[in-house]
Amino acid sequence: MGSADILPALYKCPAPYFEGDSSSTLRSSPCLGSSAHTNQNSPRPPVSPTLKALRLPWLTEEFAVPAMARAAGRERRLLAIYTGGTIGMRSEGGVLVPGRGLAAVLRTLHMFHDEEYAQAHRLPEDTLVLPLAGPDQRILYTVLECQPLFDSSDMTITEWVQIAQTIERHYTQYQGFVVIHGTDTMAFAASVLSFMLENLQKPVILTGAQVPIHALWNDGRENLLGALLMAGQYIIPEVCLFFQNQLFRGNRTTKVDARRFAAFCSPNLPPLATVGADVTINRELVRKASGKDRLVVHSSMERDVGLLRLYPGIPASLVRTFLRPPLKGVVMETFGSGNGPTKPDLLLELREAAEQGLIIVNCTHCLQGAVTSDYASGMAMAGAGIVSGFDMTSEAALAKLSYVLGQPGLTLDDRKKLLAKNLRGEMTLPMTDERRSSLQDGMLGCRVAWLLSLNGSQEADAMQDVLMPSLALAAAHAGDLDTLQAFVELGRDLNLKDCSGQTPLHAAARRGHAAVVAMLLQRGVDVNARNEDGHSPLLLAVRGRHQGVIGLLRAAGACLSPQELEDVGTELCRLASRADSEGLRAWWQAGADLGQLGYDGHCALQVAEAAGNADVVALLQSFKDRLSAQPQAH
Ligand SMILES: NC(=O)C[C@H](N)C(=O)O
Repeated sequence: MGSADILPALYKCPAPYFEGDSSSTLRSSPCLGSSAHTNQNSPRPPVSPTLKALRLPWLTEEFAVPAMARAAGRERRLLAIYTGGTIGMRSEGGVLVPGRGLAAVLRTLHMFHDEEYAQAHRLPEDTLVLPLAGPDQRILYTVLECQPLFDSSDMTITEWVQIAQTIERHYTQYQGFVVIHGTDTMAFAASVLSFMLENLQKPVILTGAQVPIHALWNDGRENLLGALLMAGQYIIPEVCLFFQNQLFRGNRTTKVDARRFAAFCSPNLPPLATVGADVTINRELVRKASGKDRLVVHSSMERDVGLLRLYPGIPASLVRTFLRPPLKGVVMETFGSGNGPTKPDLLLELREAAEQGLIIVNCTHCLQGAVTSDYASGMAMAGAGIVSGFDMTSEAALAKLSYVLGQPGLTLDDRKKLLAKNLRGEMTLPMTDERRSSLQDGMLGCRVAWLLSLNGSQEADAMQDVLMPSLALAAAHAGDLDTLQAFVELGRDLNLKDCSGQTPLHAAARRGHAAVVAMLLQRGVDVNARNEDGHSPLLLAVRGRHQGVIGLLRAAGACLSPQELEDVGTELCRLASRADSEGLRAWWQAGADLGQLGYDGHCALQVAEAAGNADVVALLQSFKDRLSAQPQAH
């Protein structure tokens, strides 16, 4: 049983969600400022009247986008588009309904707004500002509240097109966008937006909550704050989804839990970033912005697309009915690695539909894995003119289908080719024989050998200096022991660093390549090297829960720095609340003090006890006992 099941008292939100009927007060207050925060002596600039003309029919007048805030210092400006969802809901007649006035609620929460700064810098009244997030950086944001607000179950392509167009309209004014959305269809929304927004150079991060932000114990605050911080502090040119401390590529996500705070997962791609005591960015996964192309918004999305889940014995007649016009494309959820019944009547229906121009995309209904051509049942379906969706989620496949079918002037063949391409990082294409053999021949090793063979000229030396660190890191990241060995044989120092201060040891530790870590340590690399974020290989191994690697690093004298241990108490409490024994064990193994207190003065053991996580309590207790029995051992 997980933490959400056994923590009703903590996780349930007390009713009513709002104190009093705040919605009506907020609605009548276009400037959002509550009297407590309004400084009568120093009136703040009003919302720019000229900008009210920019709003969509779907957006309320009082939340129309303001003029750019006028303030000193280094500032990042974000637009938060609030579409509804549980995060702002309130209880009405015993059920949750979308709630207005989210900006006004945020204004009252110190973590979301620094009124002193806003007044001192005379920010417009509809501009909120986060407390100082880093040295000398402020994140200013404006909440654009949609009208009406939706439970996301009612969201459709029409609303998502409006969101994309709103982003386009304000694209140059803001450095990033946060879309506050209900969780039920958030994975669909993120997928659709990823295809609609081409050449994105700025982050667009969707977030929401399982419990309203007004509740005492909720996930809305952490999620929204995380999304704002990620969008404000990092250049991530993708449509992402931020939930429970993880930043995912939006079109890789799916909602997997109706109640737990960890509601989303990205089954076939690791998170782009994970937020704990520090932020770990998986840089190699983040897509690169093209740099010169302008944002293109594809608003013409095909609505006549569908999703059909096969099940054992599904009648051919039912499939025929489903595939009838006006349907133009269907995502078919098949068994295992893309298999389906091979009944001739069923295959005939699929073949006929495909011949008549219906596009069928084959996606597995399994959470993880991809469609392959391993089975006869799979091949039979492919023979019926079906396009493989490889490891795409059904949400991404449906969105892609809608996008591809919405593109004007393409032939059926063009559309199928487009579907087979990886357009927005939504799928992992299988290795072609060509790619596979070049990798098997040690592509990386060949490059290194070639590079090292260039010698003599100044130019060659300069090129080696620039490329060597990246190649060594790539080899360590891939666990390519042979290539690293080649470096050693040629007398190269493996203590080199790339432009972000990463060493090969960082790369190998992060990926859990114990053999590479052992080899690097034998070569005497710096076990406590820090990258530019101040992170050591040990911290990266802890985050990845690579116990073998942690053991090797510790044996070689690695230890976590005070900076790395700064917020460890909070991180440990979080792990304890999620019953994450592996995570706790990794910190213990790395030498962290598991008795450290979290931000609210509790330690992990207390959190586990409150949560009733017996296994975690026993684990933490055993660590405590071991520590008191052998104080020197740890
Ligand atoms: N947690 C949520 O946001 C669920 C809600 N029904 C929605 O999707 O709007």
